Amino acid sequence: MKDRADTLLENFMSGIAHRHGGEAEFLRAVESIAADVLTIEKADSGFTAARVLERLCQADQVIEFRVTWRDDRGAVQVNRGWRVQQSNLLGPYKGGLRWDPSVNLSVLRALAFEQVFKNALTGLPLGGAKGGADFDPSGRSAAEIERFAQAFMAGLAPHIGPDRDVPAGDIGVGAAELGLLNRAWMQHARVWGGALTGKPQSQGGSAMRAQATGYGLVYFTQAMLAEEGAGIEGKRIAISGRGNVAAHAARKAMALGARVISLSGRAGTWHAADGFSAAALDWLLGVSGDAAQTPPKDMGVTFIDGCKPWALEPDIALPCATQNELDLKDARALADGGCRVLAEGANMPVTTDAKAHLARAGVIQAPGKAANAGGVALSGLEMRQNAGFARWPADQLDTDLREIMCAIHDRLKAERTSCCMPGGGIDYRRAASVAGYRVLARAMVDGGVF
Ligand SMILES: NC(=O)C1=CN([C@@H]2O[C@H](COP(=O)(O)OP(=O)(O)OC[C@H]3O[C@@H](n4cnc5c(N)ncnc54)[C@H](O)[C@@H]3O)[C@@H](O)[C@H]2O)C=CC1
Ligand SMILES: O=C(O)CCC(=O)C(=O)O
Repeated sequence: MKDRADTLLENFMSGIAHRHGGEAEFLRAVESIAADVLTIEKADSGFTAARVLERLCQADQVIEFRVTWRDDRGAVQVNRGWRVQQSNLLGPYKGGLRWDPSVNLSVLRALAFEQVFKNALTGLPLGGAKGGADFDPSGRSAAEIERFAQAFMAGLAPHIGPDRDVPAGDIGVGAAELGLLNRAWMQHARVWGGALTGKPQSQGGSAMRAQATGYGLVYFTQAMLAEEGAGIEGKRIAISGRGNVAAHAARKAMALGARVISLSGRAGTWHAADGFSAAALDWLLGVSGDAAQTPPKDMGVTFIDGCKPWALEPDIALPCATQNELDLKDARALADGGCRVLAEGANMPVTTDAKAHLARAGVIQAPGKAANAGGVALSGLEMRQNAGFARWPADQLDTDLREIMCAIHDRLKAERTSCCMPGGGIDYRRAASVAGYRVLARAMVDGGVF
């Protein structure tokens, strides 16, 4: 028999599905948060009357634009660009730009919705957004990337600005692309300044933004381990991906004495049974193309074609590549291999059935909206520096980052009474949704009906 919470969720989701029929990724993202917070909403007559969650599900606005550019052969190329400005309840819209062939409106809506809750957890004045294009930067020349960035910004520039909407990077958009995009924005706006974070320091970018997501992920993982009376030193950590987040998570974990036993890409996994050395990590992060699949013999690294890292029996799993990368089969392998802690560097990397299996197996899991919030938090600190024409040193920013990640952990811990695992530990997934929701709901009620 269905209980009250199930009926509440079913009714709520049928309304959202009516508006967003074909958008499977978005519906999954909403359902996962709605399952955690609808009973909280129902228990508060002010939140119920304000229809908080339903309003948060509806983006403030969605901008869609054509991106037309010329490739190196002189042929005209056409892509689609979007910016989903989900909510500016707590501050200017804030969230990354993704350039990847998998990008579509449903994926961006899902990421923007998550971003609203994540940004609320940082304690900084940040609204939530996400954007991007269905453009594949791999194999494109530097000149093509530059032309694409300028064409993309021609569509986006009228909608962003330091107090309005401040994009940053994500998959396919790194420091180099952010430099091109921010300069292009300055040309459109006819000002010097920053409407994007993660930009080069020559344009007012902040130290530590590149490192922040990966470092923050490891700081959050340390806080989870401390809660269990454990430390990170000597732990075997499997990391997926080998982009910005994965690379900096690996460096920080190694600096703290952990053994990073894997990184991965679309083609397969690099496995270092005794842990990557600094030299092996430098090699892997510096090599490209087919050469990456044949590691030098003295590195202690093997490439496992077509495999993911989750069957390597790690103590800790840090998925840092992309959404839905870790499925039920992977969850079984992790749990059977003795993994105790999983923290999401990527956004929504674990499928619904995999999350449920890990929970049943007693694996403590931190969702991306808490564990990878260090990136957007450092972006918030970049915005503060820009507003005050200031430049803060890296060591100060690193200290601030660590404090913010510990404060997020504390906010989740404060929800422990109602967000508790069967074994007694903190249910970080539910706690993150609930803690973010409370901040957003109070702000919505404060603003009346708008
Ligand atoms: N860059 C940032 O500050 C933040 C990023 N994230 C999330 O972290 C994840 C990674 O982002 P970045 O490192 O910035 O992107 P990136 O573009 O620098 O790296 C992504 C990496 O994942 C690999 N990859 C993609 N699909 C894969 C798959 N199916 N299996 C294995 N590897 C795959 C790519 O080859 C690449 O190495 C994304 O989910 C992103 O939304 C979350 C918070 C902030
Ligand atoms: O720093 C930002 O604004 C982007 C961060 C982001 O896209 C994310 O947290 O997923």
